Amino acid sequence: MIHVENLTKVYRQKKREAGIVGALKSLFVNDYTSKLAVDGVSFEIYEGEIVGYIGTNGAGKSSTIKMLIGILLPSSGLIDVNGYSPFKDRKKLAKDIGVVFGQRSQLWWDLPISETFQLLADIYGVSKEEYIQTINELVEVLEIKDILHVPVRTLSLGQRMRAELCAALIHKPKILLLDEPTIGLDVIIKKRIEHFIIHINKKFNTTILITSHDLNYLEKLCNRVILIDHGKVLFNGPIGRMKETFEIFTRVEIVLEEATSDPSLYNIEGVIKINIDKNTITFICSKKVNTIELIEFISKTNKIIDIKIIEDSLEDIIGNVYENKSIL
Ligand SMILES: Nc1ncnc2c1ncn2[C@@H]1O[C@H](COP(=O)(O)OP(=O)(O)OP(=O)(O)O)[C@@H](O)[C@H]1O
Repeated sequence: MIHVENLTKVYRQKKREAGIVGALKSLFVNDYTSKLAVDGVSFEIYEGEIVGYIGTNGAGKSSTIKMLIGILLPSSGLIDVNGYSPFKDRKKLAKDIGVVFGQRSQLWWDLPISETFQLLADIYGVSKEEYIQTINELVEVLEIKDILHVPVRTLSLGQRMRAELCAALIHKPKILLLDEPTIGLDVIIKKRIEHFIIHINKKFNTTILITSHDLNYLEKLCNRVILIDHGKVLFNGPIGRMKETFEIFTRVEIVLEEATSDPSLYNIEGVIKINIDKNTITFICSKKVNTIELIEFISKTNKIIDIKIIEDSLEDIIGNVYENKSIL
């Protein structure tokens, strides 16, 4: 459904010195800087898959999405989206693709969302019967009935994001591209959006590519993740395998009723680092450590009053990759 081969994007920007003199100078001097944002990326996405495109800030996710929908011209490489070359066939491809950018809106700010939906249906040439059927279902699953007649500018972020999803799906696209769709949303709305994405995928077999740096969120949603950093693919496969492949550490923070200086705490296999600060012990554990057994071991000789278990974030994982130089 989506085939990407050796895709690169180099941004060129005119060098500009600070101040008005700098701005004037730049009008006459053709001096450019180049930024390699996407660096030889190749991947395949099959029909009906939900794939996570993950990476930290500036990794090259949005640049890839923009090239997939044809609003950004690749510097080199090949893209095929449902048989189309996105930049060349942008208008034809628009019928097959729905897009949501978490940071940008495609809704008309001063119009009630129902009017935006109607306008989009007209643009895409959706028949009246089809529109009524699709909108009724989307409105119900997204729970946006109460806000249909409210202008977009008065909606909360969670309400707006659900409206954005509805707008992206009015023409029943085969492919849905979601660029950071849950940024800034609370846990409840994120959960609702998660259920919605799964529902759409199951019911219509929609192929979904979702960019994010929230690994935990994608874990339940995606069959597969593609991890990019500095524009290059570091991993392509199931999240479970990614966690086995990369060094992922867990931080276990245990608060005891009383301070301890028990020497046996320093000899637990798989504990990479330990820090004891009065009655708080922090363990940095490798995959070898069973955290339940670790907690049981501590509780044999101490009274535990609080426990926190935190797994490495995507930023930490990528940091570990570079530290261990185990780039695949
Ligand atoms: N129009 C542009 N001109 C010059 N550089 C750009 C432009 N757009 C993006 N970049 C640079 O290209 C790199 C990749 O940016 P991109 O937006 O694709 O990353 P991202 O993974 O989507 O990041 P984020 O999660 O922060 O949105 C970054 O270093 C960014 O500064």
